[in-house]
Amino acid sequence: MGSQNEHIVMLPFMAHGHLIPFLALARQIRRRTGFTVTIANTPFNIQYLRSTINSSSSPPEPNICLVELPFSVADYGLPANTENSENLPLDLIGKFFTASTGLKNPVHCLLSDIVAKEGKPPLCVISDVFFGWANEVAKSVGTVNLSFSTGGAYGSLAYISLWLNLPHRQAGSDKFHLPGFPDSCRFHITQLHQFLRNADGTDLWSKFMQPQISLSLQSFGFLCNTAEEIEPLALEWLRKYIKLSVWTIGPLLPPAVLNGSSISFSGSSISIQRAGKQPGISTKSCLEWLDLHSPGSVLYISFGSQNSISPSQMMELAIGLEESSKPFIWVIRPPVGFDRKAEFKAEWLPEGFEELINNRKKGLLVRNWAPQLEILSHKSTGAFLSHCGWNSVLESLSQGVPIIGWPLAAEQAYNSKMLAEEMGVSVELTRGLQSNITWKEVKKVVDLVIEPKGKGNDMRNRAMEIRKLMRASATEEGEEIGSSVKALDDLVKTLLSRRRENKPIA
Ligand SMILES: O=c1ccn([C@@H]2O[C@H](COP(=O)(O)OP(=O)(O)O[C@H]3O[C@H](CO)[C@@H](O)[C@H](O)[C@H]3O)[C@@H](O)[C@H]2O)c(=O)[nH]1
Repeated sequence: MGSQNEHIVMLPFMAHGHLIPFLALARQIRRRTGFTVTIANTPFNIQYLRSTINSSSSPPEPNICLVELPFSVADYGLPANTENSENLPLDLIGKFFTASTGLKNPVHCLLSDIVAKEGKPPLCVISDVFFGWANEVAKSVGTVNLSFSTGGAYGSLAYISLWLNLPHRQAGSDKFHLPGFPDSCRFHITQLHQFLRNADGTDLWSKFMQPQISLSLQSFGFLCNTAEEIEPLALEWLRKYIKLSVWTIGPLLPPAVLNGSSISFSGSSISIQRAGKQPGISTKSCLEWLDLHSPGSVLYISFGSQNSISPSQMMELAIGLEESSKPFIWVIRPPVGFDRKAEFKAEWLPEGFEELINNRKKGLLVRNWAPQLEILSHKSTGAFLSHCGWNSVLESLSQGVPIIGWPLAAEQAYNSKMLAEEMGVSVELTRGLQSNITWKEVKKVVDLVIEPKGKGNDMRNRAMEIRKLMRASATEEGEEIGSSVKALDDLVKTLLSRRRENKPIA
């Protein structure tokens, strides 16, 4: 479509949960338009993207340009090897977000170089919703910025509105109304991460979030990793609240995942690898273990790329899993309060736990990182105990796998609320790090959801319906082009006609 020599520059936030959908969008734009796409980021994250592209490109795909921006964590008082939020202790995350504004000047240099070399500015910049500063930089070289939320519509709206309004500060009770949502919808204080709960407009977090989100909302438009069909109401509320054109270009997942061809193991990885780290287990052994179990019987447990639970919660979860009759795969990390990169210690689990589950082929513990997409698309996987990070949500639903929610941070609690209340594909087990979850509750919910009848079955049927909608929205060929593919085509058309109407930059 359109002119082949256009260039789009993309600026993801430095976290796996953001880099992964940005890369998927870059691939989608390349496939659909043939434009040059550049992803710019700090050296560590660019290396990660490079290794991901190299390990998963089968068959090889057209190039995506990767540009390293100069960025030194030491300049911001951050320890070495902390260019990605994954490696940071909780108390440094706020500082890390603030440090990300240091990318503004290097991005300005990059865009100016492109203008000098190509004789025109890039068609647009697509920047993370946390990079509101990108608006001004894009304008300064004569192009527009689109703000990309890697979350869904409901979660993004809740997150944006909470930071901009801090409604819980004025609420007389633990329940409160959130601007942008219907009057009947109430949020609860326990759905707010401690950073947000403590925010009052003067703290480090508010000082970063409020201006960056406000600036993002002055962009040319807003991109959301969702589809019209799966979040129709939330999209209506989002559009009304942010008063920007919203293009729904999701679900951003590998085509093999959406067309079902990933179900059998082909030898090449469809899951994203983690920078500089070996996965905790080979994909092959994981899938062989799943082959031992009957269809829909296995629970998969993972808290995403950067979250973990507390030591006491980890114990209760382990006992609950052992007591439940269902087999499980658990991606296990040091609990909160311990070095994220520490070797796993047996004492974090009940005595003899690992041997017991190994002997009975009852469970598989995977250290740090698992081939999530392959696990979710295996027929034995029956439910996903998840922190409700949006990528995990989309990956699970794209395979018709219902969710047991345990939201921990960011917008995860709003995703969890929407999945349970609006979509009917999930039940929330607990939320946050403070909850006193008991093994009995774990066992009860796991058994309920994996069960092939009753509520578990209803959730599975709903998840299968969502899977169908997601797949339809992403259909790229044939008569019925999906809504998300149409949205991307429409975005490109809009940008090209804006370019034609404007005088070229002298
Ligand atoms: O063992 C693992 C763990 C994770 N993943 C992948 O890593 C990604 C994790 O993304 P997500 O589920 O969204 O979780 P986070 O990494 O926590 O994502 C951050 O970014 C998301 C998108 O903005 C937000 O929804 C979350 O709240 C925020 O924490 C997914 O693609 C997973 O498939 C693996 O492949 N193997």
